[in-house]
Amino acid sequence: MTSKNKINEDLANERRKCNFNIEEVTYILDGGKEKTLQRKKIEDVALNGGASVDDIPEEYLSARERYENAIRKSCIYTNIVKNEVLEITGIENYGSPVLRRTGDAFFKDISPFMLHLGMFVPSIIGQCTAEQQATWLPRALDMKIIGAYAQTELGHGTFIRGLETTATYDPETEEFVLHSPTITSYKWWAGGLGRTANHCTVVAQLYTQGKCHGTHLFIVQIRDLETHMPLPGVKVGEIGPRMGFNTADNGFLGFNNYRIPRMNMMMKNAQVLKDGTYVKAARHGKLTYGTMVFVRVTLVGEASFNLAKAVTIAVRYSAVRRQSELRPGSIEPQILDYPTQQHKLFICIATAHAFQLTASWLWNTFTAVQAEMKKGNVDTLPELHALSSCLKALSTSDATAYIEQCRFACGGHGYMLSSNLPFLYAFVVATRTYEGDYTVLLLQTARFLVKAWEQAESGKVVTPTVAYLNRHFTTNGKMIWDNSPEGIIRVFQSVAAGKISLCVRSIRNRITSGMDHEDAWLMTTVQLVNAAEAHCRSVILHTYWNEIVRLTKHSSDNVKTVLNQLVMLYLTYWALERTGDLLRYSTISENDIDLLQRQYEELLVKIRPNAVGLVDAFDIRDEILQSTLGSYDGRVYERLMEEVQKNPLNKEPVDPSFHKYLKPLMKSKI
Ligand SMILES: CCCCCCCCCC/C=C\CCCC(=O)SCCNC(=O)CCNC(=O)[C@H](O)C(C)(C)COP(=O)(O)OP(=O)(O)OC[C@H]1O[C@@H](n2cnc3c(N)ncnc32)[C@H](O)[C@@H]1OP(=O)(O)O
Ligand SMILES: Cc1cc2nc3c(=O)[nH]c(=O)nc-3n(C[C@H](O)[C@H](O)[C@H](O)COP(=O)(O)OP(=O)(O)OC[C@H]3O[C@@H](n4cnc5c(N)ncnc54)[C@H](O)[C@@H]3O)c2cc1C
Repeated sequence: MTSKNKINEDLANERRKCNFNIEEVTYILDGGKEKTLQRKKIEDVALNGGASVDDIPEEYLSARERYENAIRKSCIYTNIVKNEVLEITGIENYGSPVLRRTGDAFFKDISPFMLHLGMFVPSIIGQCTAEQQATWLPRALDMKIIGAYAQTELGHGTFIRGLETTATYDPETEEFVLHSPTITSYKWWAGGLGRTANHCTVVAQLYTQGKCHGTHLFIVQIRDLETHMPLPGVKVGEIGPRMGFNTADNGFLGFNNYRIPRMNMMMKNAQVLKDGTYVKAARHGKLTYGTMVFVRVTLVGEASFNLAKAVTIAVRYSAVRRQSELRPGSIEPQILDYPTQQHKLFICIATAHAFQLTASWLWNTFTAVQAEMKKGNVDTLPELHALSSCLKALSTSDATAYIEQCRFACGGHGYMLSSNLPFLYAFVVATRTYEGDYTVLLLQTARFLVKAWEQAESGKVVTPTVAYLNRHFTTNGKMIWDNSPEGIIRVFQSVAAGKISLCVRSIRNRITSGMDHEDAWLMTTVQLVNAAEAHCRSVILHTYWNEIVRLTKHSSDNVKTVLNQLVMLYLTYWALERTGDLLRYSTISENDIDLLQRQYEELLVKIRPNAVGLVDAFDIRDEILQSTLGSYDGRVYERLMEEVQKNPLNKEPVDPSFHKYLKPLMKSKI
């Protein structure tokens, strides 16, 4: 073995200690052996050309060079996908998470094509009629047209009904006239819009026959396909440097009485006829928000995957890194041996599992609701909206916090861009805001919870994810504390029920004392966010536990044991995090809390020998991890030194600025 492919001895030892079958766990996380094999096949085809490697790491490039480099790599990757990967996987895999994640090997930051596949294509699939899809979808999938999703404006993001861009129907020419009447009506933020896209989905207020019918979606060509020049009446550009997403050319867009054909309105859920008659969406008023629901569902998996990357980096690094002395003169321990380090990291492994299994479950719920809606039944949509809203909010918020924790766990080296942890953080922290801000989405879930509470109060049976509310009305007093997984979950459900109940009481009391409903709701929103968070926690705990029980039924004993330890760690961790709530809503005692703490610390000890095996089971290739600290071979120090050689500042022994500025300064007199 050369030193280049030699595995770090500490990491090799960790792998020898691992007592479970790593592949078995990978299969569970991927959703089955076939899925793992297909993922590996895709990665082999897409990555074995080594096209991802930049001669100069992208962080050293100027804004222009970075963008051009991102486009170059996006085209390379798209060609590989079109010509090689889809040959073996089929076109239905075009937008699959596996391909999205494999693409991470090409970009430390973001592909400017991300929103084309992530939202433009889904908006065509979800919002267009079959006839419209036949016109647009093949061209979009073949990258003959490249799109963005332009909804947010300078003045409004959260409040979609407040958007100001107008689309006024002109029956004379059978066209819509798009217009940006104010500075705040300019579209702002859309990924890929600034420099890359030649088309976009535009969300605008629809006017026809003198009446406004609210926001609708339109497909709009914004640039010439030959010259890429913005079309007359279109003003478009890039919004400027951001915390992350700097290769995603997030853009602005304004229209000056810009005309598009009538059939460019996405007409699956509402139509404007040739004479200007508006035909209302028959089934549900919010179906035009469907693309957002789809992306919120996919973001739970994204949160899991990015957290899995971060914790893979941090655990491998913590096995390689030695620091301090436990006793005078003793060998420096691996930092992974410190219980405090285990406390930082093992919860991240467990959370990545919890979110991955919850994401799959949510995806199945989403497809079931879609199937019902195809049959004309929209009854399950409110529950899906409530679920996808809170799960998106919590998974992105927790993943953000834990990725930062992984960075802290890597000390100073975690602050290096080459560790990839700062990029991961900058990417994931944005997911807490985009596709619906954290607070705003939890308040959406709260609306659903208050209604469900009122239904349960009146004796009606409520939908499955809030079924615990029915129990709330049949049991008296605090929930009996019980340290089994099912017992902890029941207590968390009682916490949620108790908090929702307090919200309802607050709202009612405020109304009784003279407030109108809106003000009473507004004054209760701090509690409502808290109640929605508690509900969502109970959903995640419940789903994670149920899925582990179901998926490990036929697993080997050691896999069963280690996955059980992780899920128990997760349940215990959250019980300890929420002791205040548990004391308020259950019979838990001081003694029970002491026991929980001991149980938690024992779990850290049990999981410790399998920690590296557990992150290996995420099976994330080095090309995708892109980290000096987290590679499979653990050559941390060598890689950090190799990276230094790529630093353009080190190309010449003396920087020109020395002669230009430093030397004159040194020579000048005070
Ligand atoms: C290739 C693979 C791809 C994988 C890619 C993954 C990664 C993708 C990376 C993408 C990168 C960047 C993407 C960023 C994109 C964006 O950010 S696009 C912009 C997104 N914007 C938002 O999310 C805005 C958030 N705001 C809203 O959703 C709404 O305005 C809000 C719900 C807050 C309020 O809407 P209103 O119209 O004002 O509604 P209300 O009056 O509050 O509610 C009325 C009732 O309607 C119900 N409702 C609301 N929304 C929905 C919905 N979507 N579905 C079903 N029902 C909905 C609401 O609960 C109310 O019901 P009630 O009256 O209580 O019964
Ligand atoms: C990296 C990135 C990429 C993006 N990509 C796209 C894209 O491709 N296409 C697109 O259309 N948009 C995109 N966006 C925009 C994004 O969807 C919005 O920024 C997001 O929905 C939040 O809206 P806002 O910016 O208007 O925040 P605001 O609504 O102004 O929120 C500001 C604060 O006010 C609070 N707040 C707002 N309303 C309420 C309320 N009713 N109750 C309580 N609190 C409230 C929020 O909680 C938040 O703390 C992107 C954003 C980012 C950061």
